[in-house]
Amino acid sequence: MPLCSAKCGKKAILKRPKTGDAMCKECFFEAFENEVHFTITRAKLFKPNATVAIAASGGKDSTVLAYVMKLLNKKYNYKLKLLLLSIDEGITGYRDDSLDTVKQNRDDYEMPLKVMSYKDLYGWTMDEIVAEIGRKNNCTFCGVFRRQALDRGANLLKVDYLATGHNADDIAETVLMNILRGDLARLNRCTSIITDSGDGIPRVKPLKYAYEKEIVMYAYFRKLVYFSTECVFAPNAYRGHARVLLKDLEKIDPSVIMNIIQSGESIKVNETANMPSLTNCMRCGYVSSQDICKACVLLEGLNKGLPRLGIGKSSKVKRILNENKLKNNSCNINASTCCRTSTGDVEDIEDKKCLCGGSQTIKSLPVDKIMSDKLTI
Ligand SMILES: Nc1ncnc2c1ncn2[C@@H]1O[C@H](COP(=O)(O)OP(=O)(O)OP(=O)(O)O)[C@@H](O)[C@H]1O
Repeated sequence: MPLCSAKCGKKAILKRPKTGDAMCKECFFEAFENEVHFTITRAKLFKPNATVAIAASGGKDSTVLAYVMKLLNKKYNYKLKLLLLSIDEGITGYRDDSLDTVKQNRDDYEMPLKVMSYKDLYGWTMDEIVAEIGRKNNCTFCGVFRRQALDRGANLLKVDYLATGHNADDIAETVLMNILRGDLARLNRCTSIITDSGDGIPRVKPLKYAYEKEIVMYAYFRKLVYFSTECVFAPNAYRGHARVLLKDLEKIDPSVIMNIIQSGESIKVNETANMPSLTNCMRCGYVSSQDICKACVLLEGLNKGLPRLGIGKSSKVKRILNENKLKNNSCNINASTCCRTSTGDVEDIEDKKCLCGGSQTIKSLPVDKIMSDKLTI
């Protein structure tokens, strides 16, 4: 190995995947951390004294995010209060094990941890959902519920920001996917480093420009404890294609990842394109591009034995809901179970109309129920 390209005089022990530079371990750490710091300061990601929930899955990205955020917060005196927020999707042999890793992170990094589960929020674990719907489309349920569960957690914790471990590869893959699908609305916002979740708590991505290979390398050389097993259920097939394509292109030239992100950032979507406007779901109050958000529609389908409701086009959903409304003008599921946990967790029990259009009312999960699972440190 040659000498470290940072000219520290030490021998290089690695080649940076992003730049190809030969480096020693310490100079690599410094370069990686400085780049994340630069990303944070250039985008003015956080206001001083803010509280930040780090969405922690126990995987490499969120583990590195928690570690680096703690380090930079101290080094540059960001004055942030950092805590961890984990969603337990209820996947045996996967999330239960990765949550043990998050608990280890909680102890190692001395950050409070809040865990919220699909079972408490929606009445279903992913194991139960897969038993109901099979392995096809289960990622749709998981992704939609997780996005909302993180928003609910951030609200509950009254944080100022929610930081996720999305890295440069994730963002480049998403750009590719949105181009391949012709999804202009998503293409327009998928490269944003700050996104508005509609509830006033911005979602931020401090690792937006960090390459996945560098994150793995950083975790390895820093000896960070993280969980590396793939989800036991079927992977998201479409994203898988984009991922394979990106990895192949990266082998030819690593700069393609940054190039794709920069292209995504520069694309200006034609104003005449059909862009959905964001509103609040009539049912749960969370942000949605439809009157009823995807999480509520999917949950309705599960609770009413129509698990394919919400998979596919929204016009199809409307048609099925209308047919269902005509067939039974009242909901055939009893009030305590019908749509039982799909409403906001910030309100106490409140009567709302069921999506079936019938006279049945639904009850939201009392905030005390969720709050009873206190922050642990
Ligand atoms: N169960 C969860 N609880 C909390 N946050 C999560 C959870 N799953 C995903 N996230 C957040 O969303 C980000 C992107 O999730 P994704 O499923 O793409 O995982 P990933 O790329 O494998 O990341 P990681 O290595 O952190 O698991 C994660 O880095 C994390 O911040």
